[in-house]
Amino acid sequence: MEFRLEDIDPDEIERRLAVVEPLTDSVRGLIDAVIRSEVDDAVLDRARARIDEITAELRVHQKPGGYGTPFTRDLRGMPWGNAATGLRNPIAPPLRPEHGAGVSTGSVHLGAAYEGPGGLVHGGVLALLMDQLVGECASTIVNMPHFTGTLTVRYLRPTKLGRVDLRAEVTGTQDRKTFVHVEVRDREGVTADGEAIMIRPKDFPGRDEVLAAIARTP
Ligand SMILES: CCCCC/C=C\C/C=C\C/C=C\C/C=C\CCCC(=O)SCCNC(=O)CCNC(=O)[C@H](O)C(C)(C)COP(=O)(O)OP(=O)(O)OC[C@H]1O[C@@H](n2cnc3c(N)ncnc32)[C@H](O)[C@@H]1OP(=O)(O)O
Repeated sequence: MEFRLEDIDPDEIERRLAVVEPLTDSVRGLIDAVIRSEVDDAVLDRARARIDEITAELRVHQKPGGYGTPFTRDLRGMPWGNAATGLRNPIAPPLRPEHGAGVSTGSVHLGAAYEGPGGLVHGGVLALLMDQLVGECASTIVNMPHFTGTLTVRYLRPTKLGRVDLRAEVTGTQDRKTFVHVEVRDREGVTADGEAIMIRPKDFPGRDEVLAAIARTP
């Protein structure tokens, strides 16, 4: 994990999101349409050609590697490429976690793009969402990013596609370790739970630079 300062104010964040969130939503719609479409092959071929054209247009100017997690001076993180929460990532459902005192929650709608067994959510997708939520839960209580050391998941019964709710709760801390319990529910109740050992790494590349830049803020 690397810290990078992106010196923008809340208005600029909102301006950027107002452009990219609708784009990301449109691509989510496209993904769903590609999976479920029953149109003729000729229509699919035409769609591919048009999509390739748009992709080429977007690739004219790109970041190298991933999107990363830039931070503003007030330590607002912008992990917009994140696989679970990324506001620019059409693969992310997206999960939008909310944080209370040692408790984090989030709800998502999981459609055809997240299917494992027919009509059911892929177990790896549930693990992804749990991993993200336990990560944010541990990180927000001490206001310092934590990595997942161990995440043990129990799949108790199949999870139906549709609305899924998650809840994570810190159960203890010990030095750099934070222990988190997490539960997943579909519309019929709890379908999976997990225990995570989250670890605050000793060091983060770039952290000192970000904190120094923040300290210089007038
Ligand atoms: C500028 C300031 C900004 C502030 C920002 C504030 C808030 C941010 C808020 C939220 C957003 C931030 C982050 C959350 C977002 C997303 C979460 C996604 C979650 C993930 O997707 S994250 C990717 C998957 N994750 C990895 O990629 C980890 C790879 N791995 C490593 O990076 C190392 O492996 C590490 C760091 C885990 C440990 O390294 P280390 O060197 O620190 O460990 P060390 O040996 O010192 O052990 C210390 C104690 O942890 C125990 N221990 C060690 N390893 C363990 C393990 N695996 N399981 C259980 N316990 C373990 C030892 O047994 C010992 O315990 P004891 O002290 O009791 O003996």
